Amino acid sequence: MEQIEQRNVFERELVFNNIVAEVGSPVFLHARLFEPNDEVKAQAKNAALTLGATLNLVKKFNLSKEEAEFGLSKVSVANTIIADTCPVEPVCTETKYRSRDGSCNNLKNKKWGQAATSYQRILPPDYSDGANAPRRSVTGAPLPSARTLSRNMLVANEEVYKEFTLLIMQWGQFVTHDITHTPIGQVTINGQDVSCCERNGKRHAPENLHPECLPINILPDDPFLAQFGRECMGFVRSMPAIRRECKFGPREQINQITSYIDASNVYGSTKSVADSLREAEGGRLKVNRHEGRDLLPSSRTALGCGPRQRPPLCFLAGDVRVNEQPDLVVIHTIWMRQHNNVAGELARLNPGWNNEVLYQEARRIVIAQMQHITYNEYLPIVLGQQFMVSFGLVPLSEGHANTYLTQVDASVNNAFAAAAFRYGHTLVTTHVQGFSKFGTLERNLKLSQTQFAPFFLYEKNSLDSLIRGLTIQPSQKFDSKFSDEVINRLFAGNGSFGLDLVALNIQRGRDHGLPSYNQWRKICHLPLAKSFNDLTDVMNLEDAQHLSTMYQHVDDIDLFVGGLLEHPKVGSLVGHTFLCIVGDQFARLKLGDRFYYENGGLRSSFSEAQLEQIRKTSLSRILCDNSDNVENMQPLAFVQGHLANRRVSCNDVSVIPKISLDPWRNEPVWV
Ligand code: HEM
Ligand SMILES: [Ca+2]
Repeated sequence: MEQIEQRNVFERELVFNNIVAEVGSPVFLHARLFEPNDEVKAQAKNAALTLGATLNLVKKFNLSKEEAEFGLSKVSVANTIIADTCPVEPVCTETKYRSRDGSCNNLKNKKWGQAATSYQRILPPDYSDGANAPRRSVTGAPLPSARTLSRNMLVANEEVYKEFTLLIMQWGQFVTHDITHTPIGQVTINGQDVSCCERNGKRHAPENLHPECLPINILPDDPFLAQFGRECMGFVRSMPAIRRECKFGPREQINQITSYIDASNVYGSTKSVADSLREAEGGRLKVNRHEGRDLLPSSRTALGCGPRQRPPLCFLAGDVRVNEQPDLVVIHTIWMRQHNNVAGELARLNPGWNNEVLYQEARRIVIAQMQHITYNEYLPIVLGQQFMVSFGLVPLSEGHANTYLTQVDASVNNAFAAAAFRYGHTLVTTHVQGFSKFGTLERNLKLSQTQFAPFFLYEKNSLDSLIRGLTIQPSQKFDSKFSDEVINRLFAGNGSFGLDLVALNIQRGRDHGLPSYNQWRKICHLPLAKSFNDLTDVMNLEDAQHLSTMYQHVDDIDLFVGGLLEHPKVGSLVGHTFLCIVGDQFARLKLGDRFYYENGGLRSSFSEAQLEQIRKTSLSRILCDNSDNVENMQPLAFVQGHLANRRVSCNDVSVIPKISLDPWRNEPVWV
């Protein structure tokens, strides 16, 4: 309590001296993307209290790192004077539809996968003090700066896939925004953004550094940022979470959206967001009808777009990150339209259904379609067919699957969110491209200039142009090369420099206490490397040697760095360790989801006839049907349109099948 009061006094001083993030700066935009919602803000205070108590115990009893990590996590907060900070269990009733916040999916462990709960962990966290402080070298020295690693190991360059379209990147980001969203800390007294560096890029004096800061050092030889006099890159820690079962122990982080693949990015993870996106009739989602086209509702207050009072305005969707870049807005728009099309068709088939039933039934179908695309089209490319088969992830071609396992916790793993699934950042391209219906390049926009500025989507033909871009433009390869736009200019807008996404990823791993790369090798059944040379089983000798010049010890390597340097496994996009972590997560998201679309034998299951229709879903059909007027598309949208995957007319339902909702006529309804 006393510590919290001290922090409040300190924060008042910071605010008084205007030591908060500058509005419109890259750090400000970053903070908009990872802003906590109200429920999380309330919880974070309690989490900070428990973490503070843990740190006090560590200090008072002089606990070792291991004692702090393993001993304290056996002690429950519920038996102490701060017991009332523990969250209450949700009350579950059996329904045909998923809850809004993911609770009650697992009927024994009602909070598994629920929004605003902590991530789960495969490996226990590794904090240098056992509970809160970022990892250090095993020699005791600080780890190398995340920016130095980024600029030395992972170079700015572009190499693209011959076979895959940019959609493979875009689907990854869209899925991310369905399953993980980690809020970062704020100035608790007034919700302003924490500033971790001075506005001129210098480091804060220690007395001005907010406790939630882990600023990234920029060295004087930095090949890009040094010319602007930057010594410091802003980095605010992820908010602490209330630990599972409300125990004392090391810092955990919060997932503020539902872990399940349940289109929470379309519908929202809280009742208030969901309600704000709904129309009062027809089961429909709200649209902004603009010159005859349905666009996402616009907002005067959409996060990151500033307090714009006049059009053009940014967009609203189930996930607040929607305006992060225009191709993401495109995918959100497509799925909002898909929901409304399904709701319209259901209303025609079942004229007696009310608003709520139409909405829930359309939502149920849309979620199934998104799951089908993810498991049928996306994951076979990312994980590879072999992994899909050996882990039972391939969708069946007929009948129900009975794969649900009550003991599988589908909650997102910390290492998946903070490192492994960020693999997608290497697929990001420098330009957002648009193509005309004749296949000629008509838009070529630098990514940083379009972030939080998707306004050209109000122009006629722009949506179609970007859809063609996503299915024509090649994706960058999974490798250690990143676009300059994300490494030097993230959220720069029209300014000359921005943040470094790779450095943020590395620092985030440390913030979350992720154990080092070598520990992940071990849990993923690679031999524990004793020297840097041992790493050559999965990476180039050159990269292994390079690592040895950057890190003092082979046990120091950050998971994000090691994982990115691995050769991709044959037949998949990513290397051994990321495949292990990402594959495990998608296995959980299937096996641990009671509402997974192929599950049979449950009152909430689809009928076989309905499943047969859902299995006809393809991303190309979804794009064709919900574009303004895209005429042609290849049947496999993640794959370039050549040879066996030639573009055909969107009207050609023999090549790009259309689903029929006839099996939903007279569908029994219960809520
Ligand atoms: C233009 C494209 C993208 C941009 C600008 C972008 C930007 C960002 C930023 C700024 C963060 C937070 C970094 C931090 O402070 O820790 C982040 C997190 C993340 N990104 Fe991306 N990203 C993009 C695409 C992708 C793709 C394609 C994937 C996956 C295939 C992906 C997966 C993730 C994941 C898993 C996180 C952690 C999310 C969380 O837990 O909150 N991102 N991204
Ligand atoms: Ca979700």
